[in-house]
Amino acid sequence: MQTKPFRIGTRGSPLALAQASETRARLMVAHGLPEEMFEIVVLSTKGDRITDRALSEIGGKGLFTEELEDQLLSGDLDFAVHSSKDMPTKLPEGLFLSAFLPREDVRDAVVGRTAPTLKELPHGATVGSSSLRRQALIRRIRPDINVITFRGLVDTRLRKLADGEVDATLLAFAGLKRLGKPEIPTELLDPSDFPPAPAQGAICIESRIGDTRVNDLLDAINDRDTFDAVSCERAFLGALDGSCRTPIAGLATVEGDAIRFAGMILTPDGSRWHDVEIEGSRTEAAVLGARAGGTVRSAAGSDFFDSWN
Ligand SMILES: NCc1[nH]cc(CCC(=O)O)c1CC(=O)O
Repeated sequence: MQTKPFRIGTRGSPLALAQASETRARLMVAHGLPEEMFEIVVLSTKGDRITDRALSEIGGKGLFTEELEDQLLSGDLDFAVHSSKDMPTKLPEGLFLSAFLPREDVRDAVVGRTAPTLKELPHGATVGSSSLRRQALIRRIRPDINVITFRGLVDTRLRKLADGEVDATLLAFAGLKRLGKPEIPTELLDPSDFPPAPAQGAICIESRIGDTRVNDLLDAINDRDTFDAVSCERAFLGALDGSCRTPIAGLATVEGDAIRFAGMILTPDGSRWHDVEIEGSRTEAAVLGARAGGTVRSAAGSDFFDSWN
């Protein structure tokens, strides 16, 4: 019987801490263990330290995970809790995504100051978002809107909004709910015309391949539906090799034994896009996602990607 606490790695942002606490709470219930059996270890990552530039400019994915992964590999941590959306499609050798918690609401939320909805914002309004996908999707619907890069913690963004720097901002509804702010959105965007990022709203746990003591512990809180849906979405992203400069959206939903996936790639100005819908058995979740990626890639042609890379 193990008596040393499990060491849970996380970033220190309020959202990351909420996600680590939720994971610990689920493990305590699933295994009837006391809180002292889980030590939450907070690490600062490059992504946390560099806040004045868009992530795609400073190297994109991996910026929020590197420090945590180094400590997983060295054995200083037993597992790490992440927003799946922030995870690179390729993980360091020896690590894997061992479990997913039940997914939160996948939708993007508008927080509007001068109007509640994207459609009602004044002509030429300014919207803050540093996500290439949100920027492109906003421009697709409202080419007149001026989208500006807007990074930082949720509270920082909401303060900038209140200060009048922008007319509106977009955030993941999942994050707002986890931070105890479900009342903040003025509009929730329908995934059929404003599709979320692959893996949005899903918390994942990363651990060492072959560490059966830890992986058996985590298996008890794994949500199969979320696991399959996010595997499909990440395979779509992987097939497009997410050069971080391409706006990519994708959402899979599981119904019984079936999985349905809808994905989209766009030009950053939102003037052109390609979408795909695919359905199949959930046992093939990753294969379907990769196939959907191949479909939009060939439909778009290489000049679609070359036009801004
Ligand atoms: N890149 C930041 C990030 N990573 C995960 C979330 C939200 C929570 C989630 O999607 O699980 C956010 C903030 C946002 O997009 O508003």
